[in-house]
Amino acid sequence: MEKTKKKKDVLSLQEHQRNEGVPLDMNYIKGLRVNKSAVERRASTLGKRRSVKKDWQAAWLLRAVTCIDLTTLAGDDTAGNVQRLCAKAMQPVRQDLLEAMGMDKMGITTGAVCVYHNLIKDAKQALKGSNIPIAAVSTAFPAGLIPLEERLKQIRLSVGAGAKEIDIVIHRAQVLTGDWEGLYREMRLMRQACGEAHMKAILATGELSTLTNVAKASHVCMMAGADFIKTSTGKEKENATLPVSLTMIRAIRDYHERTGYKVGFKPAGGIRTAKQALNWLILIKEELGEDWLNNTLFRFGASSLLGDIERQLEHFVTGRYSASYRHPMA
Ligand SMILES: O=C[C@H](O)COP(=O)(O)O
Repeated sequence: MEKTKKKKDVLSLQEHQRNEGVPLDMNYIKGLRVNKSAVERRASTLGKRRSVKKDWQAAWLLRAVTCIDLTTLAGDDTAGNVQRLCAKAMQPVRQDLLEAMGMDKMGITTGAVCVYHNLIKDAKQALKGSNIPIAAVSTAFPAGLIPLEERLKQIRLSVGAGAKEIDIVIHRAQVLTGDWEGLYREMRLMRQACGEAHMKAILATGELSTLTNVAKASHVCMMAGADFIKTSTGKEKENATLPVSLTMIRAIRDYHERTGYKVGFKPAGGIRTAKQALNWLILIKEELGEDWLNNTLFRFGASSLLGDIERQLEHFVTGRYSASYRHPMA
């Protein structure tokens, strides 16, 4: 590997101005349409037209590692499995593999850990001494069906407990009934409740019915000041897909052209293999460009992706694959 250049690529974080939001532009929202078959056609070319080979692949996979929100969102989460998850976030790739790639001094960690509110304190304890932010799912994740005041209170509690990023869920009904003013109003209040913490708006795209709805919801959330837009909770029947991601990425691009603000993107749910991760990185590079290829503007929400990436890196270094149980997450 050409060490110097690759090292810079993996860890170059871009500073950018936080999205402050803009007034809701209903004419713009009403005029949005997505051509489903064109989007599906474009998405289907990914992974076929272009592939990333050998040491470039290893560099891209290391970059993917730095963009993972290492997640555990299970009903049986305990302090113990969150502690193990945090240990993995701090040392996501085996030391001997990093040494073999000349990357052992780069301080590679995941982008964040993502947990339920109740486990923030355990994550905070376990991550002491690292700069890894804690992302908390607040607002009655995953359905969000509690009164607004309660959701705002949850956000404030999570921020107070030490979460630097808050993954909120939108009310799908507001999208399905075209209540864009209602969605905008709630999102602005949630953004205020986040304060300095970054807000990631989960659209739960598998429940939004059409790509046009996905585009409209993306724009409304960005107009209201979302720092990131995120595809899914991981609990819907349909999670992150490439057509949905392409729709959201193009919304991010259009919003940037209209306002100058760069909003981040987080595909989440069902992303389990290194090959899938590469497809998403290619999509980002081709549609948004290098500025988005770092963890200030791109994250994978994933519970088991890291295990497969580490396995592929082991293959890159040793020429052998090990069993997936040798790369546990937590
Ligand atoms: O936000 C993250 C998702 O809940 C993770 O989903 P996953 O378990 O399918 O990777």
